[in-house]
Amino acid sequence: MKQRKVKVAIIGAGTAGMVAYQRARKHTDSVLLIEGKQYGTTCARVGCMPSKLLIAAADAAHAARSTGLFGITCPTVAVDGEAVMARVRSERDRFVASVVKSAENYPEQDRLHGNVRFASPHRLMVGDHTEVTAERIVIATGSRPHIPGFLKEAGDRLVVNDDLFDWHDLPASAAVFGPGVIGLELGQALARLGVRIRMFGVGGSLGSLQDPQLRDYALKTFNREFPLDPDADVTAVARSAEGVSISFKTADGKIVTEEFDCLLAATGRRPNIDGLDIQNADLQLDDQGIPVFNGYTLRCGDSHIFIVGDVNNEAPLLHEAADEGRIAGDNAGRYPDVRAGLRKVPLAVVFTDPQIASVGLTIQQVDERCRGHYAVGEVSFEDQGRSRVIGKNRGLLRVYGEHGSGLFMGAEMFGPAAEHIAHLLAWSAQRRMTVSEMLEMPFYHPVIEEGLRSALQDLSRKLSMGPAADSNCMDCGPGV
Ligand SMILES: Cc1cc2nc3c(=O)[nH]c(=O)nc-3n(C[C@H](O)[C@H](O)[C@H](O)COP(=O)(O)OP(=O)(O)OC[C@H]3O[C@@H](n4cnc5c(N)ncnc54)[C@H](O)[C@@H]3O)c2cc1C
Ligand SMILES: NC(=O)c1ccc[n+]([C@@H]2O[C@H](COP(=O)([O-])OP(=O)(O)OC[C@H]3O[C@@H](n4cnc5c(N)ncnc54)[C@H](O)[C@@H]3O)[C@@H](O)[C@H]2O)c1
Repeated sequence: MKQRKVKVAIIGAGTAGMVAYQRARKHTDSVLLIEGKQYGTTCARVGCMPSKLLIAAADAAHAARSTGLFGITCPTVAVDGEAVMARVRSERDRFVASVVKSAENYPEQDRLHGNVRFASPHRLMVGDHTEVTAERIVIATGSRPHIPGFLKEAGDRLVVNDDLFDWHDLPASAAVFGPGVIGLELGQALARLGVRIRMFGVGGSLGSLQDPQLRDYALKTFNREFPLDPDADVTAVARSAEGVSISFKTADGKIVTEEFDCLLAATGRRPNIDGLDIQNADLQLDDQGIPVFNGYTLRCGDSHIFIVGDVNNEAPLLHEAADEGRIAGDNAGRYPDVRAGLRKVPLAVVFTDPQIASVGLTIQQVDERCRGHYAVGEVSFEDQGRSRVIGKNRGLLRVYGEHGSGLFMGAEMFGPAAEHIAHLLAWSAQRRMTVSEMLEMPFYHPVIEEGLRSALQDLSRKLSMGPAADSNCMDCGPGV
C-alpha cells in the first residue's frame, strides 16, 4: 500500500471537484484530485450537454412539422434515428474530450485514480493501492440515477439517461417513469423524434414547477403531445417477449396493458455518499445520511471537510456545482481561514418546449417569507405580440412581489424564451430590485420581454404601486 500526504484531497473529478482543484491550487501546491471512474463529468457525458443535443434534434423536427402555420409545406419530415444519435454521440464526445483534456493537463503528481473511502477523518483509502493522509478534504462525488425496485422487472429493457446517449438508433416506443426535469426533457424530445411515449408519475408533481396554476397549464400542454399521468396507478411492469409490458389503471378505473420497446427510469437521483464510509469521517449526518454543512462556506460542521455539488443534495445544477467548488476550493486551500462565499439567487431552467423556469423564491417560500403579504402578477403568452408572430404563443409567467417594500421576490414561467427571461429576473432579484425599478428598464418592441413587462405592470398594480394596465397603450405597440 502506497502512502501519500497532502494538504488538500478532493474526491471526485466532476465539475465541482475540478473547480475546487483549480481554486485550492491557487493557495498551495499540495493538492490531490482523486477520481473513481473516468474523467469527463456527468454534465458532458450523460447530463446537460447530450440531453440538450437530443432536444436540439427534436426541436428541429418539431419546427419542420410546424411550418403549416406560416403557409409553408414541408412535404414529409423524416427522422433518421441513426443520424440523430450519431450527432448526439459525436458532439457529446467533443465536449467530453475537452473536459478530459483539461483534467489530464493537471500535473501528474496531483492526480490519482481509484474509488475513495474514509478510514478516519484525515485518512482516505484509494482503491486497494494507496492510503492518503490529507489535512483538508473536499467531497465532490456527485449523484446517480435512483431506480425504484419494481421498475427492475423491465430487465434488460430498463434504461437510464446514462444509457440513452449511447443509443445507435431510436426505439419505436418508450415508457417514461418520472415526469421530473429529466423525464420531461428526454420524454418530450423522444416524442418529437417520433418515439411513442407514455409518461407515468407519482404524487402529481411536474418538472420543477411549484406554482399550482403553472403546473396545471403545463400538464394540459404536455398532454396534447403525449399521454402523461403525474399520479399514475401502475399495477405491473414486466419484461415481455418483445419489450416491456406495463399495466395501469385508466381514469375510468379499467386496467390497461401497453407494450413498449423500453422503459426509461427518470425517477430522481441519489447523492454518491453511501459508498464513502462516511461514518468514519466523524461528521454529523442529516436524516438522509448527508453531512450537515454550511451553505455559504460548504464546510461540514467545524471540521476540515467540505462537501460540494450534487452530493450535498441542495441544488443539483451545474452552475451551483461550479460555485460551490470555487468556494470550497478556496476555503480548503487557505484553511483554517474559512470564508463565506457569494451564493447566487436560485435560477433553474428546464429545456422543454415551452421551457420551464424558476427564479428566486417559490410561491410557497414567498408566502412564508412575506407572511401572506405578497401579490402575484401574471401574463399569458397566448396573445403576446412577438410570441404570436413567431407561433410560440403558449404559456404563462407569474411574478411575485412583497407588499409595502415592492421588492421582487421570485417567479415561475412556462413559456417562450424562458431561459432568457429567467436571467433578467434572476439578475433583478440579485440586485434586490423593486418591481418599480424593474419597470424603469428599457423594453424593445416587438419582443417576448414585453410579456415580462405586462406581468410586472400587473404585479405593480396589485401591490398598489402603479396604475392599472392601459389596454390601448400605443407606446407599447400592439399585442404586448
Ligand atoms: C440528464 C441530465 C441533464 C442535466 N441537465 C442539466 C442542465 O441542463 N443544466 C444544469 O444546470 N444541470 C443539469 N444537470 C445536472 C448537472 O449535470 C449536475 O448538477 C452536475 O453535473 C453535478 O456535478 P458534480 O461535480 O457534483 O458531479 P459529477 O460531475 O457527477 O462528478 C462526480 C465525480 O465523482 C466521482 N466519484 C463518485 N464517487 C467516488 C468515490 N467514492 N471515489 C472517487 N470518485 C468518486 C464520479 O466518478 C464523478 O466523476 C443534468 C443532469 C442530468 C443527469
Ligand atoms: N435543465 C436542467 O437544469 C436539468 C435537466 C436535467 C436534470 N437536472 C437536475 O437533475 C436533477 C434530477 O432530475 P430528475 O428528473 O432525476 O429528478 P426530479 O426530482 O426532477 O424528478 C423525479 C420525478 O420522478 C418521480 N418519481 C419518483 N418515483 C417514481 C415512481 N416510482 N414512478 C413514477 N415517477 C416517480 C417524481 O415524482 C418526480 O416527478 C434535477 O433536480 C435537476 O437539478 C437539471
